[in-house]
Amino acid sequence: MTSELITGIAELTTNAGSGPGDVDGNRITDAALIIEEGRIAWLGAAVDAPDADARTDVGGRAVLPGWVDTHTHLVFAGDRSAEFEARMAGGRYAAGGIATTVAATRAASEEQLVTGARRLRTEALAQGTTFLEAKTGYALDVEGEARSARAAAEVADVVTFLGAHLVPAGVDRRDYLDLVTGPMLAAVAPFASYIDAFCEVGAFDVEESREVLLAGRAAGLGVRVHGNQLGESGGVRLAVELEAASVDHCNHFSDADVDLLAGSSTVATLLPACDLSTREPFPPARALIDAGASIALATNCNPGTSYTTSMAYCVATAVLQMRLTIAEAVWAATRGAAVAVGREHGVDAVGSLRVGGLADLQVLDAPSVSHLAYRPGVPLTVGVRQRGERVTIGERR
Ligand SMILES: N=CN[C@@H](CCC(=O)O)C(=O)O
Ligand SMILES: [Zn+2]
Repeated sequence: MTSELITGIAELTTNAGSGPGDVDGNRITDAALIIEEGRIAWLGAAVDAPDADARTDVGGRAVLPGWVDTHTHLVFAGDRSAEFEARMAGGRYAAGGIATTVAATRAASEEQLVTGARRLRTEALAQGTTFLEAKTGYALDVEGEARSARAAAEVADVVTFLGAHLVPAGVDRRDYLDLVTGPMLAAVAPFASYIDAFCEVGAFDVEESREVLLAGRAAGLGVRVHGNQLGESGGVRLAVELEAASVDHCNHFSDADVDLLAGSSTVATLLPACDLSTREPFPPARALIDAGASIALATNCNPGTSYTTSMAYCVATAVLQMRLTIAEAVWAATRGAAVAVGREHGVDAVGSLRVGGLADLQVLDAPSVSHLAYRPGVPLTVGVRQRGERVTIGERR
């Protein structure tokens, strides 16, 4: 058993405290930590550090938990840059664009889907994302969704079944709902932990979404919802009613929706990169936090609305545009996100650094996490450890 002492940590963000405002519980300055067998064996003030078999000096940099990205659609084929270009010239995003990706995904082999998803997973990992969720939802037939779920399970830590993404062209709505809640669910469930539905005009209404989500729950899956992205779709209310783990997007909100979420166990997962790419209004993040709701930040990496794997970009945008504090944004992208996938506590908890916990962490080429928003767009993550294993060289560039 080899132990490694990491020294030279100017600021260690553990996010092991009681909330983003718990500075003393979340942060140690002039810190050190010891990794052993993929886990944190010790952490604390550098002056108190015990000896270890090996030593790595990160040279006065900040260390924080790896990002926890709880909303991606990594399994797809094709490109939607023309649609993006048209949108930037004044068009509006609509759910129907999904059909373009469905056609390309159906035409791809499973190997091609795995290769594409792995490329994005690798890209995300190199930028500090040590835990990632991925959804199906771009095949929309039984064999294709099962293929997508297998591909997602190859590259992601958690898989979500999103058969209810769009009713495919030429298929009767009722027939499709029967397929999603019957044979498609049966084929995908062995690879998935969650079910999701796109509850939106142009996709599925509240009744249809409820039917799909309840079928998933009966099959043993947790519930997630794409809600209130393009209008007040009722997705937030449905998510709270079903005690969903998370309702994602949340761009169009009433005050009642804020109160509902604040009084629930459902996490509001905000997707700032998607909001910029679709030019939807940002969610009322401050109002949600001030009302006591739990929030998470995620990339929503997909070819239609948010083609980025950068959690750092989401954190910077959440601070600069959505008025989160640095501590709130970093928390929402790590420990807050862990809540949204049921991984906040326990031996395999993610999103925080604690003795005995997983050594999933990143090193910034900066003395503090405030640089994530202070120096937006700069690739600050120079070192990543996943389960203690070195992903990139982070020490002294
Ligand atoms: N909104 C629904 N699904 C994806 C986008 C799908 C697409 O346009 O390809 C999203 O989360 O934004
Ligand atoms: Zn999505």
